[in-house]
Amino acid sequence: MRTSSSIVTTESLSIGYAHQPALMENLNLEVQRGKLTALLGPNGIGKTTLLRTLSGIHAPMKGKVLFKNTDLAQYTRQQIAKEISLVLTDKPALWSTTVYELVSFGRYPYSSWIGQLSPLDHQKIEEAIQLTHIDFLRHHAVDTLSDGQLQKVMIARALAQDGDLLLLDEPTAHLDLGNKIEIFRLLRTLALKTQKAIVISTHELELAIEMTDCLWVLSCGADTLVGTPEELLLSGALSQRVSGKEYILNELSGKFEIAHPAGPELAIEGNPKAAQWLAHFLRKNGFTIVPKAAQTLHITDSPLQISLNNHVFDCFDDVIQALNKG
Ligand SMILES: Nc1ncnc2c1ncn2[C@@H]1O[C@H](COP(=O)(O)OP(=O)(O)OP(=O)(O)O)[C@@H](O)[C@H]1O
Repeated sequence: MRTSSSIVTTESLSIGYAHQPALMENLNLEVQRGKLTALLGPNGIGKTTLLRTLSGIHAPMKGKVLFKNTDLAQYTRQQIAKEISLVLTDKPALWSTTVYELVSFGRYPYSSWIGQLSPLDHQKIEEAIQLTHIDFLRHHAVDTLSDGQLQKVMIARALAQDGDLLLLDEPTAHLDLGNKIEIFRLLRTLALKTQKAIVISTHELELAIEMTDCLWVLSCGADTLVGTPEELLLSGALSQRVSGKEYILNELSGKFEIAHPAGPELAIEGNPKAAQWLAHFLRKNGFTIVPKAAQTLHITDSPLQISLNNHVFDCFDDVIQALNKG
């Protein structure tokens, strides 16, 4: 279905490489303005290939990518460079340049043949620097940046290009959690503020659930799952698709839980927070927690006291030792 805010649609798109079977077939996807879309799927499924195909630098095997209702194959390289920014995972080779210079490379599709920047180019570079909050870095050499700072600079360069579609391949790879959240938040705010469409590939499902507007979940041998994270969780489709033998996606919390093998059953009563973490600890140590069992532990949290069979313990390790002794 094509909506009024569509900027890209794919029609029966197959992606892949010559002389090899298609990686994904019959993709009918839509990218909307003002939204952050996350593209997920296991290693090697074809996320980067899909981003490259949507950017026009890699041709579809079959089907079409329509950009603003026109087949992308009909755009010239110059037109594509003004409309679509693709940020891949490679680090820039231009280490001796400053942040301002690197962001200014986003204006190449617009600059004169001698590479001279116009006042409008400088204005767009300035806007991109302000939007990504990297003003304080403008004179820094690129090789002095942290990975998180470099990612923001790469986003600024893509913004300076001023196209309507930004495609980013794993923009949070190698970042710590704080920086990951910052990049997700920045991209979502940028999509809303600028009404550009932003698509990122990522392995961070929990963050994508928290911070994106739309998910595309690619899987081998199954249709691509598409929708808002909340609706996909509500329907159960997301958990069914991404849960495995070793872990399940909790449909209520949107968080992964490790699936522990079943063990001797125990019940726990008492302070809910303390009971939850005692249950967590016991599951990790081979026990299964059920509402009613032959043995019940009672827990209070201040002071921490766990009663079991008329014995009282003040730490979790002692409980395990007692349980293991039988
Ligand atoms: N230029 C190429 N020529 C032929 N095959 C390629 C080429 N680039 C990638 N592939 C293959 O296509 C498949 C999909 O690669 P792609 O990088 O798109 O997957 P991905 O989902 O992005 O993986 P990851 O999550 O590991 O980054 C892989 O098997 C890869 O080896």
